Amino acid sequence: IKENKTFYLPPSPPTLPIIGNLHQLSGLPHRCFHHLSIKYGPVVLLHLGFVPTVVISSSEAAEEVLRTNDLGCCSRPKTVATGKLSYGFKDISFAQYGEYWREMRKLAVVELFSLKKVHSFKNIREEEVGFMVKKSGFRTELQRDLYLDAFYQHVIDDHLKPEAAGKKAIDSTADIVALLLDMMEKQGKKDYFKLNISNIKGVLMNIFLAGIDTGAITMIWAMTELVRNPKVMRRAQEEIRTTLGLNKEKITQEDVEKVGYLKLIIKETFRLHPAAPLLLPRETMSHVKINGYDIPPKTQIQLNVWAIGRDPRRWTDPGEFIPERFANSSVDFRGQHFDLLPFGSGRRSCPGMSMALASVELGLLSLLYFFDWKLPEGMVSEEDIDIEEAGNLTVVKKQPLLLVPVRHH
Ligand code: HEM
Repeated sequence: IKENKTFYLPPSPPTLPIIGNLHQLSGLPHRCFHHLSIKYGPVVLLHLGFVPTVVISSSEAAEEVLRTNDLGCCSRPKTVATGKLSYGFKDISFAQYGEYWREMRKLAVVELFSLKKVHSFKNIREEEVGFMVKKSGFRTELQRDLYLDAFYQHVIDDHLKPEAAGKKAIDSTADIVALLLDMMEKQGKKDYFKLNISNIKGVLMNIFLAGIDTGAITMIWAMTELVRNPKVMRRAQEEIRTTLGLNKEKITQEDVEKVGYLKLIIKETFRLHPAAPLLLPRETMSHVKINGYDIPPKTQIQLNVWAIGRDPRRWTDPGEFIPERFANSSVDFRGQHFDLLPFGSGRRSCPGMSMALASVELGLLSLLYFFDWKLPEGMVSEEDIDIEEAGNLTVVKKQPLLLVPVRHH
């Protein structure tokens, strides 16, 4: 009891029974969390339904989570989203099916509450849950997962065909599936970690979910900001074309290293538009202290790197797209500077960072080197290109970016 009295929890907005703080959250989660942090501070305790969640919104508090308490904060909550990311659904049996529904129900409840349509758990029927979670033409998430499972199997089968098997002797044309199959075949009986087909599907799913989308999102935001800021676009294209000449047929990694301004543009894009504005949710494994507050085990942690990237204490004109701000700055995005964390930091940071960076750099550089970009017909001003956001885990440009490429040379 004595200990409880000295337990110092983070500030918390008033809660309602059962739903906790869910009624205060409408709109995009990172923006709601940002508003709450302005009122309640950089470490806020919320109750999302029954889930205690701490929202972090300053670089100092982020450093305490990701560096000082890296181990204590490195678990991931067991949710449908993280389960899928780790290929957790691979062996859903009938016995587990009930559990799966319950998980989905929780997810749907959160969605329903945030839409303010339902005010009691009892009102939700299975069919409605199925309806709420469908977003992609599949009736239920399970249906979609089964489809994806078949898809990955198909990719693997393709690689196992005799005509593809010759590629197994790893040459430069072998792709990641061939590499993984090769690893599986070569492993010894005594190897500690045994790779199996399910693991390979898991890796493919990770790349699919975590990798493809995030890179594309980053490139779209970069192009959006470049078109909205013609001076930046002009400087970038001039530097690129002067440095590389006009005779290239293909952009290579060496070219990327020659054009410094492109790197600044990408940093500035990561600052204003991190693809995952709240990273992926963490869960505390032990009792930790953040900014002097006590955070108990099994608390979800949401790190608002979007808000940190726009913190006026740290950035001048935080809402403006100014790549030059990084010209004489040591601030980098690889997890050592807690003002800029598009890939997180510490032991749970993004393992795909190098691949992500290579694809974003090569993609953007190709777009800027080979083409000029015009507004579509009917659009008169760059300002007509809006920056409205949409999404939950990853945040995309709400309206598709429409531009007309004009071949430069
Ligand atoms: C611009 C592109 C990308 C961005 C912005 C990005 C960002 C992130 C972020 C913020 C996290 C969570 C980190 C944390 O909780 O601290 C993450 C995790 C992860 N990313 Fe990426 N990512 C990108 C590309 C990729 C690529 C290309 C791959 C795979 C090839 C990948 C694989 C993963 C995986 C597997 C995790 C989960 C790690 C874990 O839970 O331990 N990501 N990423």
